[in-house]
Amino acid sequence: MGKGKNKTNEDEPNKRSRGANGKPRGGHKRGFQEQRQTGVPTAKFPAKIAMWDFDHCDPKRCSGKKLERLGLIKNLRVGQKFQGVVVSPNGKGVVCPDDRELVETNGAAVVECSWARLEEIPFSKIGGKHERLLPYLVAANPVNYGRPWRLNCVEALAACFAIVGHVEWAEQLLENFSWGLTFLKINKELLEVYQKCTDHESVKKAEEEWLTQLEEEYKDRREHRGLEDLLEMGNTNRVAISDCESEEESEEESEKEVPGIVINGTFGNDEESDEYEELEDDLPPISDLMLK
Ligand SMILES: C[S@@+](CC[C@H](N)C(=O)[O-])C[C@H]1O[C@@H](n2cnc3c(N)ncnc32)[C@H](O)[C@@H]1O
Repeated sequence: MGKGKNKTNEDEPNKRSRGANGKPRGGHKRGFQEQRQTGVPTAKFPAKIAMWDFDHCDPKRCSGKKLERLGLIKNLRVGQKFQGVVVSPNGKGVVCPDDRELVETNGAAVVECSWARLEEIPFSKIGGKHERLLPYLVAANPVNYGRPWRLNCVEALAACFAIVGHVEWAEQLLENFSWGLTFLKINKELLEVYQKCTDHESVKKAEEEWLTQLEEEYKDRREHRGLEDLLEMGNTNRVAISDCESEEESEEESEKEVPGIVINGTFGNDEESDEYEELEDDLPPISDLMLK
C-alpha cells in the first residue's frame, strides 16, 4: 500500500480535498471554493452517508457534491470499503426493509460518477459486503426526470432510507434540492409497497408485479386510445378531409405520451447532460411521463 494512501483529508487539514481517484479536486473550470472543505461531514444527519466521488460531473450540477458542500456526506477513497449498504449499479440484491438495522448502524453510500462512464469505475476496489441495486423507482431530478432506475446520488440515498422505513431521513436530504421532494411524491405509492416487504426476494416480487401492472395499463391505454380515435373519426368523409392533419397529430401525440419511460430497461439512456439548472424551469408535468 502506498504511503498515506488511506489517510483521510481530516489527517491533512491544509491539503486540498481529493476525489475517490486520489486526484486533487478543483480542476474544474468553474471556481469552486467549497471544494476546499475536508470531505468529512459537519452537518448533523441521523445516519452515516458516504460516496466515492470520481469527479465526472460538473460540481454545480452534481447532487453528491452538493451534499458534500452541505457537510452531509463523507468522501471515500478507492481502496476504502464501506460497512453499511452500498447503493450501486454493481449491486446484486436490492435494498429491502431487512436492511434497516444495517443502515441505522453503518449508514449508506453511493458512487458519484457519470452514468455514461460506469465502465471506468474500479468496482472491485470500492463497495463493500452489502452492495445493493434499487428496485424500480422513477427519477425526479432534472437530468433524468421521469426515467426509471436512473436516480442521482441524493435520490438513491433517499430511496434507500425510505425503503428501510426512514422516510423522514429521505425528506431531510431531499429538501435541500428544489425538485427533491417531488421524488418522494411521484414514487409514494411504490415506496409504500416496498416498505411492506421484508427481504430482497419480496422486494423483487413486488417490483415485478408493479411492472406487470404497468405494462397492462399501458396496453389498455393504447387500445382504449385506438378505440377513441376510431370513434372520433365519425363518418368516412370527415376522415378523408382531415387525413393528413390527424396523422401528424397522432405521431406527435404518441411521442408525447410516455417520453423517457422504459418499462423493462435498466438504467435508462446512455447520454447524460447534467444540465440541472437549465432544465429545472422547463419540466413537463410528471403526469405526462408516468403511467401510474
Ligand atoms: C451514476 S451516479 C450519477 C450521479 C449524478 N451525477 C448526481 O448528480 O447525483 C448515481 C449513483 O446513485 C446510485 N444509484 C442510482 N440509481 C441506482 C439504482 N437504480 N441502483 C443502484 N444504484 C443506483 C449509484 O451509486 C449511482 O452510481
